[in-house]
Amino acid sequence: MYKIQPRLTQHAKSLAQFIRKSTMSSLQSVYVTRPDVDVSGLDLLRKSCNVTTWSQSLPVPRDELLRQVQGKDALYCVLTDKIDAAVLDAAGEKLKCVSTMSVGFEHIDVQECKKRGIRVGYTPDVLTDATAELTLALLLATNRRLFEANKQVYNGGWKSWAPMWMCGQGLKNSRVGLYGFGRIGQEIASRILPFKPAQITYTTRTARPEEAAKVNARRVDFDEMLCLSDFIVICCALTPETKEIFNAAAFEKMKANCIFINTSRGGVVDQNALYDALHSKRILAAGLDVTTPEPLPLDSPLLKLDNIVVLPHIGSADIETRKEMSRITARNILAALKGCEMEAEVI
Ligand SMILES: O=C(O)[C@H](O)CO
Repeated sequence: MYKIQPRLTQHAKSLAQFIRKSTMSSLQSVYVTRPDVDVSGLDLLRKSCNVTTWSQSLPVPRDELLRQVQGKDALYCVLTDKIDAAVLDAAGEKLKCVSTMSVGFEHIDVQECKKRGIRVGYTPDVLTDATAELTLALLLATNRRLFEANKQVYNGGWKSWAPMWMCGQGLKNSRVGLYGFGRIGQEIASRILPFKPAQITYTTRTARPEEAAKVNARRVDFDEMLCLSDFIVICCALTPETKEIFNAAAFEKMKANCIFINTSRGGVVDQNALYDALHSKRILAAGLDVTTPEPLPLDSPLLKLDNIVVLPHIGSADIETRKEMSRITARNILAALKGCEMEAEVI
């Protein structure tokens, strides 16, 4: 018995070693395209996967992505990464999941993923409040000319209080048109309501009467929204149908006092047409959190205008929101690798 014991111990040791080795070799591998996604998400992945990340806080160069994705089981990406057939080819047959830390997924060729049985995760809902809040902040900064006024404090333009100086256009008694009435659109509407607009309208493919009743909103067609709104707020997804839907013809129909706010995607707007509409004072002002391209080049004519506020795509940039987006992206990957239901899957 005493002689056997050491042999058993030896056996147990090698068995443990074997298990450890085989577990390690079967660890699935994930490539993360940014090193600075919140660590709570990365830690979730590191518990059961081999995780490698791009090293810089800038988009991973295309050739590096194509190299790093090879042989990976999952890809954790963000909206600046174009995930197309070439990336999927480079990844090879092991790739089971692409998970984006964003609600928008137009940077991913979903059809191509589906064709190959690769599941696609995203992060809806979690960023709805943050994005609605930022939309209101941008709207108020634009209609009350906050940045223009703030500059005057520093450049000596503030000579005295003056009766009509730096006046903007209030939301009260105005007509607000929302283009898109999904989760974010509805939250924007509920935040606009306390400012006492005369009417909130929305333009969508789906009627959504119950959601509309909650914020006293009325569904109108695209033309009515364009022709009658004092504020137009874009909160739709970028799809082939919405691409550059706000073009010269659309701006031509808007009221001269119209304020145009976009926190969805730059691609829904023909930016040259927007420039012309602002420059010629065809419309009053615009507030953009999204542009084409991003970042907007410093020599963009838009940046020379006084009647525009441009933000650097910070709709969901609220600390807790971004942390939870990181965790959801990770949990989507873990679920897909286990073959379980994902928290949010593009289907
Ligand atoms: O699509 C998204 O998630 C936003 O644009 C950035 O968070």
